[in-house]
Amino acid sequence: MEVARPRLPWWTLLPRWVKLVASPLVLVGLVVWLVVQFGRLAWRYPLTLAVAVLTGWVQAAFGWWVLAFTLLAVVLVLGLWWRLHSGSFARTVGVQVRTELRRLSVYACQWRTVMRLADLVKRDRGREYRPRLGLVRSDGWRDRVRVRMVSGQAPEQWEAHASGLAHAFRARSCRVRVRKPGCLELDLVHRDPLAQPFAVPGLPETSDGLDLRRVTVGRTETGRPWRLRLLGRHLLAVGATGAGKGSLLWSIVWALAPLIRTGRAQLVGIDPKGGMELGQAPEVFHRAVFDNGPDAVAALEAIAATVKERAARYRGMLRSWSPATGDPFLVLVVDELADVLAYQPDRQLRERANRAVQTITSQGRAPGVCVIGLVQDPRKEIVSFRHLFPTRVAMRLDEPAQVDMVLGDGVRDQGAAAHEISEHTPGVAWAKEDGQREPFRARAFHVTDADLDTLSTFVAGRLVRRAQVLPFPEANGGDFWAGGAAA
Ligand SMILES: Nc1ncnc2c1ncn2[C@@H]1O[C@H](COP(=O)(O)OP(=O)(O)OP(=O)(O)O)[C@@H](O)[C@H]1O
Repeated sequence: MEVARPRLPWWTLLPRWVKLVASPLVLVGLVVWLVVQFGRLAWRYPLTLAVAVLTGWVQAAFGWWVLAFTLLAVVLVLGLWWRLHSGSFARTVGVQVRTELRRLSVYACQWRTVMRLADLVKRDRGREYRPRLGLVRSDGWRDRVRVRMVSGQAPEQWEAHASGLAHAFRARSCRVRVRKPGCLELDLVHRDPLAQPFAVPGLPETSDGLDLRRVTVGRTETGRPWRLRLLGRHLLAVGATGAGKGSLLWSIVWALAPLIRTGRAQLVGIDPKGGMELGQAPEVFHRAVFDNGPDAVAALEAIAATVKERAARYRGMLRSWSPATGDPFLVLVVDELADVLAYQPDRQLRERANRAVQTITSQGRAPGVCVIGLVQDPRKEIVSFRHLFPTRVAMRLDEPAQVDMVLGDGVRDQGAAAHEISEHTPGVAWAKEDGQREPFRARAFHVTDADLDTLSTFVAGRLVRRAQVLPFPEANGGDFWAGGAAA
């Protein structure tokens, strides 16, 4: 016969006179609450609210006909704007309309259910604490959703649920970023803005405006230029075969071309694969070695000696290299670093190469020497001094563990899924610079064989034509390979 006793709110038990005295205060509080709620609504849906208020006002003040003509005029003006300046239209009206629509129809509608089903709410003494949905911004290819976490929650919990959240909101992936203590930003990605290759820009005639701290090598997924810092940095790019490491390398060389032509930058290249990569434009190199033998080691030792010589010369006068020193900016490019540092069968050569590369990477930044190392296998046994490369680029990788090896622990949890880069998008990479909190996704320019000829011609000052289109060979009576070998 036991029944639950109804629990009355505490204030109903107060004496009548207290309620009377408190009622004006409660009324003021209620009005303030309503104003705050309205302000929030206006902040989140400014366009919807402005259209609704204006429509109501025009109809009430001037009647239906005026309203119809006004709406027609507005639609016409917007249509004209869209046709004449689609870019500015998309950046202003398009983004705002999409943002408000998606906030209302996707996030506001499903937030409570998704949070509950994804186990991101907390319950305490019968009360439910739910993460708060903040500002939403829809960029077309992704939605950025701000979230205020429940007290006691950690970003790691959200990272663990990222895949579930992506599926719940019908996105391809979800990345979690910490904005400030207690606040996160979810990147719900709907399509890949890097799916199409980017052609290289035109070669600049002069080096005016070329800053070695901001060398443009491609485009990031937000549409901004992908800029690499070469001055005072070394770069390690890791990727499986066919990941597009070559395009990153040539994009860098392309950007440096005006400096190389005038001798203010010098490239030394080592390509242990017999020149398959660097041999495509040998004219751009001051010195190029196409194996990993004694010549390659001698080239490395020569640069290590230059590093020491420059350091001795600058000591006490300069803190670091600048064009005013008159020395060229030196770039050492090693395609397949592992062949030089780990796979060289001669122990003595291997040790000499390791010593030289360590000297260059540890001491070369201030004297104006930059190392660009390309490698397929990022394990410690292969490149034991990965930490000496402040800029690290992870192109398509085979395993998730390799992402941590290249970009550092925990960066994969922030969304840098280099192991998920598609085979159909070579040149796409996740990059991170030391001291930068967030990794970013970008795609290097696609440097074609014809572009490499243009580059060689530009640097050498004479026509170079290496790329040519060959007719597809005919199978000779079914014995295609035999025919090829005989030829
Ligand atoms: N940024 C890019 N955009 C479009 N296509 C690209 C891009 N980079 C490379 N490719 C294409 O992908 C293929 C492989 O590229 P690349 O040879 O540069 O890869 P890699 O990582 O250097 O491979 P490997 O380690 O075997 O030398 C090439 O056919 C190239 O045309």
